[in-house]
Amino acid sequence: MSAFSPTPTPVLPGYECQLSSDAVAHSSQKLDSTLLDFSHVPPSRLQKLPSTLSETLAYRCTCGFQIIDSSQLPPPSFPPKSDPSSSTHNLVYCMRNNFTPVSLLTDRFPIANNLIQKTMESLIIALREVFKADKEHAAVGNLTSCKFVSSWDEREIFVTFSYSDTISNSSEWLNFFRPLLPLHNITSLTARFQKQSLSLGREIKKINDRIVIKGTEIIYEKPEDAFCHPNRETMEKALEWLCDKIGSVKNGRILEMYCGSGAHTIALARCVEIEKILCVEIDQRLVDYCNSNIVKNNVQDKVKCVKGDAGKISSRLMRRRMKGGVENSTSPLDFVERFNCLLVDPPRSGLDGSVKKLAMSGEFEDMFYVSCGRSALVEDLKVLCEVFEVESLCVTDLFPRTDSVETLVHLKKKKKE
Ligand SMILES: C[S@@+](CC[C@H](N)C(=O)[O-])C[C@H]1O[C@@H](n2cnc3c(N)ncnc32)[C@H](O)[C@@H]1O
Repeated sequence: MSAFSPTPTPVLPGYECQLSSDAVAHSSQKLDSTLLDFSHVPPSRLQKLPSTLSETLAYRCTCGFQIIDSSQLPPPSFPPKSDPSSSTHNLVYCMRNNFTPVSLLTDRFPIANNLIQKTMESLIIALREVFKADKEHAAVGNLTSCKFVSSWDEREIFVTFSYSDTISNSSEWLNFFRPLLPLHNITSLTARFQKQSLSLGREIKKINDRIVIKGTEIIYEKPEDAFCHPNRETMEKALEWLCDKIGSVKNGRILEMYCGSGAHTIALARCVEIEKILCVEIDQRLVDYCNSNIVKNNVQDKVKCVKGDAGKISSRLMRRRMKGGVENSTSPLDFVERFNCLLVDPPRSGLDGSVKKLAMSGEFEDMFYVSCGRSALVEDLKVLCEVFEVESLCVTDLFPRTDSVETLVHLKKKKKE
């Protein structure tokens, strides 16, 4: 246990639903409120998957905190007056709330997954000890914040500490942290300062991960510092929903836009009977990881990933279709002659205009839209529903205890009157 005794009620700065509130009701209510945006859809086509109580805790795979000397914090948040063991100077985890750092009042952020919680606690205890002895020690002098990223399966954890100034005594930093890696099972530990870094553990910041979807184990490699789904349970729910629905598409020839490192792509190729997937991603690093995941999961006969801007690729595809195809083409765009299904998981801002035009070109009988951007989805659907109708729509709790929702939509091309 920590030598420092926190108060019994941790705070969740910036979260709408605190630990003392009814998180299950909060989850259900926010999903109901999201469904109000789709009141034009027949209720039988709407579904909500609210979080259970356990799903509202210990779910986040990525977390960042400031690390602050408690004596620098504005009263009365810290140190708790009722806690006789707390000294004036103590390193504590904080998060910003309206630009003000707020102590978590705990060494284990209850929303972070269990591996992150355990690592947070071990490291802050070690840091406090050295801070007590020497505030200028390389490990704690100028230390401002830290970031934890864990794999979904909670077997690997990457920790990054940020410092506001150069670490001049790098051997002191390395000697302090080196024994902590094997002791606490930390995969990789990095210090960042002034555009430089020091690192221990795995050199390539690649997370090895796996999830089980419908009894099939899928393995993933992903970069530690790029977008990846932060909530394993919501991710699994979304993947199972997608696999069920896309499984109902006959001879699925799927064009997937915004594929990242292939979180959806690989699960679909492994778990669903489909013919082909061509997936598109703008970030070369994610394309490389996606290609590696395609090979690792042995789905290279069905899946190809290309680097490109979803909007530009959509325009190119439409031009090709107008020309009637390109003879003897080796372009990945001609990987399948015609697609019948479009899958998109765009950034919060929604779909590029050209992607919408392509979606509405008539090529796709089915379209699947994964959205974390509530208002962009509503706007995009207004346009898409000129050609499609909502076959089913499911809302899931992306970040329990916050207002974030992930919406999954299956659109079907309207039948000609
Ligand atoms: C919400 S993430 C979805 C990633 C992936 N489906 C997953 O679940 O891991 C959106 C992805 O779109 C990519 N992206 C953003 N703008 C893009 C564009 N114009 N063209 C293609 N990809 C883009 C981002 O790099 C990111 O990987």
